Amino acid sequence: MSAPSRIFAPGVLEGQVILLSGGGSGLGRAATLELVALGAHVAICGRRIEPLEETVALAGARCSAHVCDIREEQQVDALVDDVLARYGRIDTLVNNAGGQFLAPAEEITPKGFRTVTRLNLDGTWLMTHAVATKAFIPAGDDGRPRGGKVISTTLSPHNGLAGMVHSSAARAGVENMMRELSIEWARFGIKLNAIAAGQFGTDVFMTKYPREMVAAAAGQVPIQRLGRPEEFAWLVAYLASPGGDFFSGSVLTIDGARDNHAGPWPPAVHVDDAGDPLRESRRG
Ligand SMILES: CCC/C=C/C(=O)SCCNC(=O)CCNC(=O)[C@H](O)C(C)(C)COP(=O)([O-])OP(=O)([O-])OC[C@H]1O[C@@H](n2cnc3c(N)ncnc32)[C@H](O)[C@@H]1OP(=O)([O-])[O-]
Ligand SMILES: NC(=O)C1=CN([C@@H]2O[C@H](COP(=O)(O)OP(=O)(O)OC[C@H]3O[C@@H](n4cnc5c(N)ncnc54)[C@H](OP(=O)(O)O)[C@@H]3O)[C@@H](O)[C@H]2O)C=CC1
Repeated sequence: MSAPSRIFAPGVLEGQVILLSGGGSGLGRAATLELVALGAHVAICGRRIEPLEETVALAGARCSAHVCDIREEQQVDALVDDVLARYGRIDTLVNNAGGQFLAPAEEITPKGFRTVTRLNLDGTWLMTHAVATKAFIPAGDDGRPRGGKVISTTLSPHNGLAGMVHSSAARAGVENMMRELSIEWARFGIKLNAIAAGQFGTDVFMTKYPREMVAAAAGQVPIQRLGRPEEFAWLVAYLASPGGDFFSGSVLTIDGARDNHAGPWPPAVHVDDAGDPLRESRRG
């Protein structure tokens, strides 16, 4: 059973059905545990069943595991049909599955570029389109579109992701997809937002990338630490809750200020002999 939330009232998501991709690890698992603790039913998907089942074991009976590769249209259709058959509705879609590899742009092959854009951009589109057309746009008991929420995770692409041109392009595409659809699908009561995440100390982040890069990561964040998975989970829960009802078309950056400046302030080239930030002397 999920531990009670440290932030939100228990039951704030009671009755909600949430579909979340990539729930078998890292940020997706943390979000699943928080959403279940708040009363939601959460269907999680990923390519491998084992990590999904581990999350279910931690979350309890209100969580279910579904194998699905979000890049495959037929698998995505079958997933959304399964979740609707099981729970009867979907209130919120969390697009969290994603990722990339680190490589100099000139070394990335067409296949490598397509692999990453297909996962992050096409996969997010397939999931969003399937949930919208099958669960959000069809009429409910009152004869009006049911509506719903879409929350899409990106790795903040706002200043360019050096060494990740494929992901940089795909994540910017996801953010603009959310903005665009927030206009077109407002008439169906669908609200869409993106969470632009900075760097979080998940198992995969700590182990997948070159050791030097990981070791330097916290030092590149102005507040001098990595994000904690529960901090991401709380933002997802807030957006899914009534507190998030007037957010649509927004990109919420959660990164300890890394988008604004890579490193502590002041940097070594910006200090005087005493180590204080440089300042301009007053004129006259
Ligand atoms: C860092 C900032 C903060 C943290 C952010 C995070 O997101 S943390 C969380 C991060 N979490 C994740 O990223 C989790 C999800 N990520 C993944 O599943 C993989 O990283 C994936 C996105 C590559 C997809 O995997 P897949 O099984 O679908 O694909 P595949 O393996 O079969 O490769 C297909 C093609 O891609 C190419 N290529 C691949 N690797 C390299 C490379 N190192 N070098 C060069 N090229 C590479 C190559 O062309 C290859 O074809 P080939 O040459 O073999 O014919
Ligand atoms: N950790 C960080 O610092 C940051 C992470 N992010 C992003 O947040 C998300 C979660 O990151 P994190 O938890 O660290 O990473 P993980 O690698 O732990 O999580 C990625 C999840 O997505 C699933 N997944 C990958 N490919 C597919 C696919 N084709 N279809 C379905 N599911 C898939 C994986 O499961 P499986 O392999 O079984 O399919 C896995 O559970 C990712 O999009 C990541 O890029 C963004 C900013 C920073």
